[in-house]
Amino acid sequence: MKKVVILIYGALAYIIFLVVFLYAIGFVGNIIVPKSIDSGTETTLLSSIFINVILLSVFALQHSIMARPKFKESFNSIFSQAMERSTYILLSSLALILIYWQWQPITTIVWETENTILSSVITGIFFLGWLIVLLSTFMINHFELFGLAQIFDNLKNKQTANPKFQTNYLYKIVRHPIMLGFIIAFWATPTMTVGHLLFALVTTIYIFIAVKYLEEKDLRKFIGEKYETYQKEVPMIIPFTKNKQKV
Ligand SMILES: C[S@@+](CC[C@H](N)C(=O)[O-])C[C@H]1O[C@@H](n2cnc3c(N)ncnc32)[C@H](O)[C@@H]1O
Repeated sequence: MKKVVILIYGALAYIIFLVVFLYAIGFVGNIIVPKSIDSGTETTLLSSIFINVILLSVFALQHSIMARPKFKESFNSIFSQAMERSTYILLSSLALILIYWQWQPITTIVWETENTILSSVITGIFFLGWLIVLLSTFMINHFELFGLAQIFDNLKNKQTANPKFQTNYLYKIVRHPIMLGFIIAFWATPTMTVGHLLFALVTTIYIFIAVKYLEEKDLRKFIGEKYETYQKEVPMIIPFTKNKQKV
């Protein structure tokens, strides 16, 4: 019975996450969704910046704290380990919903292209960024990353194996293609407003800090020398910034 409840919990968390993830494309790209990064009533500049930075910090804190091995250990000592990743994506989704809901638009334009071809190319790059994110999750293990493998293995009384250390496909070009995809999607816009720029800047700074000082620290600890070699040979986020050698 408990395993079925965990299965339903994980499946629901995954569905919510998928919807929230799709909404993110509309939110950042100002397409289809009712509330996007540049829509809504504008208030004063300072209070908008303050609220938006707080919203992004809530997401960053939730993400960073819950991804730490120590937090996972504590979680697993209280709840079923099979629920850990589902809980992570569920709370990430809630933090994102809070951003969508409370985001304060600042619509002063920083850059804008009136050339329709250039605008289409930039929009194409925006979608390419999201595609890179999605494809990269499959290159690690999409189903483990989003908790589905854990809830199904739990049903079969099996322990889910950690994803294999991936150095192929996009992971041959950069060590963090998912983050590269997000950065591309956040910056590639034909019309950049001050609000969108704030979003892109804060998230990019957060990504670099989280990857360098948190995620890679854990990866070096768990994978060891192989990860250190990988770090020497493959650039972190910006492609082609290292001399290419075989890993
Ligand atoms: C949301 S994913 C982001 C992965 C990576 N930072 C990226 O941008 O593509 C985070 C999980 O991926 C795992 N991970 C990071 N690099 C990996 C690799 N090269 N192979 C397998 N797992 C990896 C981390 O241990 C972490 O559990």
